[in-house]
Amino acid sequence: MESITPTQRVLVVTAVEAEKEAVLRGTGPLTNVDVVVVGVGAAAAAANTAAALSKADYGMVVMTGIAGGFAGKAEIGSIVMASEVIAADLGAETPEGFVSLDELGFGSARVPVEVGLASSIAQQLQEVGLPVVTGPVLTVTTVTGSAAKAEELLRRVPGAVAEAMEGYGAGVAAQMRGIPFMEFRAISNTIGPRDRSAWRIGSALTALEAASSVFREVR
Ligand SMILES: O=C(O)c1cccc(C(=O)CC[C@H]2O[C@@H](n3cnc4c(=O)[nH]cnc43)[C@H](O)[C@@H]2O)c1
Repeated sequence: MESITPTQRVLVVTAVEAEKEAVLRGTGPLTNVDVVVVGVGAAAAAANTAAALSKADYGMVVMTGIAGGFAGKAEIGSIVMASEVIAADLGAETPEGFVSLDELGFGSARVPVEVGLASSIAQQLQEVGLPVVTGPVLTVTTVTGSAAKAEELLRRVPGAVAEAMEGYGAGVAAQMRGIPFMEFRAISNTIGPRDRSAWRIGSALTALEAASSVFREVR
């Protein structure tokens, strides 16, 4: 099984304090894991993850928190494990449609994840009874609020399972230091027509807490 060596510290980043608290309830006290709030949005996540990485010698960065799940792919209360993290709105609109940063030739809107460790952790979560879906997790600047936009995102990234707002930023900060990265999220809402009253943040934070117990196994 993939693992992190005992000398490696793990940096876990969340967007907001409530997510950090859920993670800490799940992990219990650990000496080799730091959980840091990096803010909402990819820019804050990138800057604050980079700052945290400058303070200690980390062997892994894990982005986590809540997310929107694509209908029929990731249900509320389930866990999504990123197979890849993609900044889905980083590019240019053209009369012919969206052109990604990669296609424009200005770098990459995709951050690879530590696939072996991600699949090993997904398997552990399934073994303790948590519903886990693995696939591309999108990073967006704007929370999707219509069925049309959700469909458009799925056309850009077929197979995407969820969207959130920070993964790409944290991932780029890790990548720039050559540190392995992964993202997992607990689903709080279904992506589509905006209905804030349908968000189940409490259920997602409970799932996030349960999933975070996996860090007890991180050695
Ligand atoms: O309701 C709003 O207007 C609103 C606008 C921006 C942010 C929020 C949040 O509650 C923070 C979202 C927070 O959680 C992640 N998240 C959860 N669900 C989604 C989603 O469907 N699409 C994008 N991000 C989502 C995100 O990573 C933020 O950190 C509310």
